[in-house]
Amino acid sequence: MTDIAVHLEDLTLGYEGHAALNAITGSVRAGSLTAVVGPNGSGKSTLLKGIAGILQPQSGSCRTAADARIAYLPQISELDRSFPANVYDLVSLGLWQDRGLLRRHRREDRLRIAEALVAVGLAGMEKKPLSALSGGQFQRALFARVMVQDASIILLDEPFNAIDAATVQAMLELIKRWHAQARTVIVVIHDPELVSRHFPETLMVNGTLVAWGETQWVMRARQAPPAFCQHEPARFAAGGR
Ligand SMILES: Nc1ncnc2c1ncn2[C@@H]1O[C@H](COP(=O)(O)OP(=O)(O)OP(=O)(O)O)[C@@H](O)[C@H]1O
Repeated sequence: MTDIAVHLEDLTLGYEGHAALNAITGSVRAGSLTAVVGPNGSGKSTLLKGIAGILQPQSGSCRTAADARIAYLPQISELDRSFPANVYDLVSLGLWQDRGLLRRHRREDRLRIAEALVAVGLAGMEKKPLSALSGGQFQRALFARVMVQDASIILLDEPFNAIDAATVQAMLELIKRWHAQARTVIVVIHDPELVSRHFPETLMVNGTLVAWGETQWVMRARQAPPAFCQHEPARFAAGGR
């Protein structure tokens, strides 16, 4: 698994006995930046939950390296912002794997949180309650939490939904920074233009795998008749994705 971050083997995921995503096989290269695309209800969020380990396979398997650290950011709409916490509290949750939830933070922890807040443009807003943040500010705080987690695999579910253009740009920069740091980043995203411009690899689903490969290839394959090859042929032949 050294050059593979996530391997899916005939993976089927779903809810209460119903499959939402069927029989997916393939690998995500370590250090790659992948967009997950598909229509509403096609199983994109389900796939991320499966990789995050929140949803157990109905059949098949999803494997990550034993020492992988996974950061998972659900859709913002799934999160409760009325929770009585401030920005600092939220970002510091990123430390729980290292420090537990109730430990006092050390100086280096406070520094890590402060650096993350600067990186997302929220320096000075530590004490602001979550309920007082705009959608964009809340998303920035969530990205800061991901930074603090220092994960090798980062899963983001529709991070650009309902946020302002400046925040989209700032979050894209962070994603590119994580990619440059050789982290594996997988992002559910709807906007095809953002996918084409910023994501080298794309995984397209619609209840099952539709196409998986270099983004330009997947975008062309999308136009092809339904019986096209699911994996980009050159890469597949060269030993998998
Ligand atoms: N908790 C759940 N319980 C039962 N069914 C669910 C649950 N979550 C999702 N589903 C169903 O699983 C299928 C895939 O949903 P999923 O949220 O993965 O799609 P998606 O591609 O992320 O959609 P969207 O783009 O609208 O967010 C849908 O039919 C959905 O109704």
